[in-house]
Order: sequence, then structure tokens, then C-alpha cells
Amino acid sequence: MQNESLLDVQGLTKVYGNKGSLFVPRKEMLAVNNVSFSIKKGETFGLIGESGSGKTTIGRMVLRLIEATAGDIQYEGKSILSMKKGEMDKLRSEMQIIFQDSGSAFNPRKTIGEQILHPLNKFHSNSDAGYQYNKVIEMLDVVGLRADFYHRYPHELSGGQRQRAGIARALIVKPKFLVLDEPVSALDVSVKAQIINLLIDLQKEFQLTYLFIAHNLDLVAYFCDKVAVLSKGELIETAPTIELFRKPKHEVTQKLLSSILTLDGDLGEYYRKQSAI
Ligand SMILES: Nc1ncnc2c1ncn2[C@@H]1O[C@H](COP(=O)(O)OP(=O)(O)OP(=O)(O)O)[C@@H](O)[C@H]1O
Repeated sequence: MQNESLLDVQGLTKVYGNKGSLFVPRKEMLAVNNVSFSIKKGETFGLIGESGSGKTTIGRMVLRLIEATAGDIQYEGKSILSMKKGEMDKLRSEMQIIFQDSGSAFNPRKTIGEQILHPLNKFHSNSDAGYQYNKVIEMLDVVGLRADFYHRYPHELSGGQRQRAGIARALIVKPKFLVLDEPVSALDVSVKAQIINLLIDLQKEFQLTYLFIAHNLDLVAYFCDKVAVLSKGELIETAPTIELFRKPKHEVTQKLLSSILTLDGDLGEYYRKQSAI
């Protein structure tokens, strides 16, 4: 399954700017510059770079949450940038996003169950209440939450539980491709590992393809098949994970690697082994 390409990004560029006016001078900012990469079906592709390097901007352009200034994005061989609204709407259920702080993405006044259900109502037309309730319970189970979480409110959940609920909300519409935008950065180390393991299990169960966005290489060796390193809006290095750990070509990558090699405990040991292969 891993030989077929799901996503092909070519020369992707984003310039942010205001239009300017009589009193405010026009200002432009090149956030992403001519970035190209491909993600195969079933693969986990890591996009790594320091704060402000353009990772989130790329993730949002890929989902067409913001428009690209230049370049092309092909999903299953079709250019999504030229898709009309109707066609794009259909595709939206296939492509979902998980944020760093899923807590803030939940409405504090609605129950977790109602909110997991929301995308199903948007994309699928079966409005039978029993069917919908069962679907949410099934999704809660898939992410390791008990059925009684249906009636809880977001503030009653821990960070890890909220992230599980966020994953359930994304998965209920049966996506094929998930952008994971720093999905575990806000969580404690032990919870981090649980969520990453859950994502690995779900990938196998539902044949998912991931674009994993992170600002360092901490989890990459464990989680990603391939890694692209971004610096100041440009991709400076792309390689299979093992290759990148063995022979980082770029100075920025070397620095990112040396910072994780000083980690304590099992995780540090794991990285040291990876880099010694
Ligand atoms: N809406 C916007 N308008 C203007 N500039 C923006 C906008 N969004 C992002 N930028 C700028 O674009 C650059 C890339 O931002 P982006 O958020 O994509 O980086 P990032 O690598 O995801 O950073 P972080 O890890 O901090 O989230 C930054 O310099 C940022 O200030």
C-alpha cells in the first residue's frame, strides 16, 4: 500500500500580507518558499522545524484552510487548488486535522458526544438519532474512552482525554488523511506516549496517512517513516527517518538531533540507538 502516492506538493509558496492603504504601508512576508514533498498512502510524514518556520502554514494550505500563493497540491493525483467548492467539500471529510490544544477547539457549553457527532451531521446524511448515538459511542471506544464520556463537558476531561475525543471527532467521518499539528506538544511525557501509540494503532486499523507537524525530532524516530526539515520557510532536507538519523546532511538537522541525544531515560537511550545504527 505504501507505494502509491496520496499527496504531492509541488513548489508550494505562501506570502502573507496586508493590502496596504493610504495610511498603512503594504507589507509582505514570505512564510513558505517553494516547498515540494510527497506522502505515500499509509505513511507517516514528519514536517519538522523551529517556531515560525512555516509548518502550520503548510498544513493549512494542504487542507485548503488557507489559500496558497503559488504551487500545486495533488491529492490522489487531482489538483486540489483548482477544485470547485462542491468538489472540495466532498474531499473535506477525507482530510482532517488534529490540533495541539484540542481543548480550545471544543465548545465549552456542548457535551463531548454532541461535538464528536457534529462533523458526521455535516458530511453524512443519516440523521437517525439511534444510529448517530451508537456511532459516537463506537468512536469513543475506538479512542479508548468509555461511553459515559458522551455526556461530559470539555472541562471535565484531562488534556489526554480531550485529545482522544478530538481524534474521535476527526475519525467519525472516516478520513484517509490526517494533519497532526503538534498533537502531543501540550501533554505530559507519559500521556504523549499513550496518544502516539493510539495514533499508530489507529493508522493500522483505518489505513490512515499522517502529516505529523512538530518543532523538534523527539518523537520522529518512533513515529515517522520519512522526515522533512523546514527552516525559514524552506525545506532543507527530506529523508527516510533512519537515514536522517544516521547521516543528517544539514547543520540545522544536526543541531536538532544533538539536542535530543542529550535526553535522559529510555527515550534518550532510544534515540542514541537510532543514531548509532
Ligand atoms: N495570518 C498570518 N499573517 C501574517 N503572517 C503570518 C500569519 N500566519 C503566520 N504568519 C507568519 O508566517 C511564518 C510562519 O508561521 P507558521 O505558523 O506557519 O510557522 P510554524 O512553523 O507553524 O510555527 P509554530 O511552531 O510557532 O506554530 C511566521 O513568521 C508567522 O509569523
